[in-house]
Amino acid sequence: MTVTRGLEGVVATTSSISSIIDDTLTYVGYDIDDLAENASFEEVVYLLWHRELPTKAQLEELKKQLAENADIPKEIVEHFKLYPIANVHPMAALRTAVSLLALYDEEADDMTKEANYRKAIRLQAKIPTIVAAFARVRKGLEPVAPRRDLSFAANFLYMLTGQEPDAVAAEAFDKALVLHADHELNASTFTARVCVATLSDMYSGITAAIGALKGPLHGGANEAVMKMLTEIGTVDNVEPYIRGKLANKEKIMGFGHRVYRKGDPRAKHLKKMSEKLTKLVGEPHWYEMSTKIEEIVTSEKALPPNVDFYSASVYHCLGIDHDLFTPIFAISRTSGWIAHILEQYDNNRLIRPRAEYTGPGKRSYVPIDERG
Ligand SMILES: CC(=O)SCCNC(=O)CCNC(=O)[C@H](O)C(C)(C)COP(=O)(O)OP(=O)(O)OC[C@H]1O[C@@H](n2cnc3c(N)ncnc32)[C@H](O)[C@@H]1OP(=O)(O)O
Ligand SMILES: O=C([O-])CC(=O)C(=O)O
Repeated sequence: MTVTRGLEGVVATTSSISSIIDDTLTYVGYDIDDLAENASFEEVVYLLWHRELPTKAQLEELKKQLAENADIPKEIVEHFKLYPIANVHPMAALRTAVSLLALYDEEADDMTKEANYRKAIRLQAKIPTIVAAFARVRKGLEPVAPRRDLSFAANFLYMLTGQEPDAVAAEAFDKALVLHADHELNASTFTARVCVATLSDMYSGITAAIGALKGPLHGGANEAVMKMLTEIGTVDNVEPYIRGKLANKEKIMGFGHRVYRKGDPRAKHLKKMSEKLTKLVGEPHWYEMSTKIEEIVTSEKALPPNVDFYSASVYHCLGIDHDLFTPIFAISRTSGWIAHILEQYDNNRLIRPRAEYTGPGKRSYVPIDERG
């Protein structure tokens, strides 16, 4: 048996959703640079689910469906109040809430194409409402009901704060959502596909994916980056802090990637946004610290920043709590997870690799009284 640790380089499926070739990322053939500059998140959701950009009418219909399905059962909010919410990570709460959501969907186990599409809409629409409600309930605030007249991005910021965001914030957040929407067979998407390839339901697939995204080697890195920036504190402290970590063979969060070699094409967009927003909110040191870290890590380790590095300071400037950074990633990536789940259902085969056994050789059972 040949073991490929971490399945590096293993091609496990075909997919017509997104591709990474020579460090270029495309969604259904459209370069991420093009989409980041021009497309709204709702257009990207349509693109990922239908493999074509929407017409005006198709886009309006999708927006309407998302807006109409954004309310969540009151039991989800009541559930937040049953546990010590102040000590619970929002990704753990989101994972549980999405699982709970399935219990309020009569179509949860209906595997028809039509029901799966309706569930896709419900999940994409309700996940932001869950995240925003959790963020408010833990501060002793009432959830803010979703607004149907706002864009997907603006509505999330509105539900979080109770204030309609200004155009700069709404546009920046929308662009961040576009940049995080899909990424070929990353760990959480693979998890979703493994789960639903048993012909389990969409809620199970998304719940599993949220669990995989939570880890700091994947989506959890954006929160870890902000923790690092906060610990470093000043531009002068970057050099000793980063060199110390590298000398101890510790990883620098937000750097490196399993697939990209020259660099993550999403990072430059977030870097530009970080430069602009940190200046705008009068906290340019986050950007200055980040670029200094980038200089050192690229020169010492030849590791470029990934999508999680500059997104941290971007979200911080939008006034978002640091432990909500990964749930925000989940809000966007739900669109990609759903596209992959639907693609898996359309051409399914159980995903079941092998393991090379390395335990003891064959042994005989020893009765408990005779064991030393
Ligand atoms: C949305 C996303 O998921 S993007 C990724 C988010 N994750 C992070 O930012 C966490 C930090 N980065 C990492 O841990 C890794 O680069 C990963 C998990 C992204 C990719 O991991 P892999 O492809 O398995 O690479 P692996 O962890 O084996 O690293 C290869 C070598 O580069 C080093 N390396 C990789 N990333 C880093 C890093 N961020 N800082 C320092 N060294 C690193 C490793 O220590 C290892 O060195 P060695 O060969 O001397 O032992
Ligand atoms: O593709 C990966 O391994 C991780 C990543 O960048 C993503 O999920 O956006």
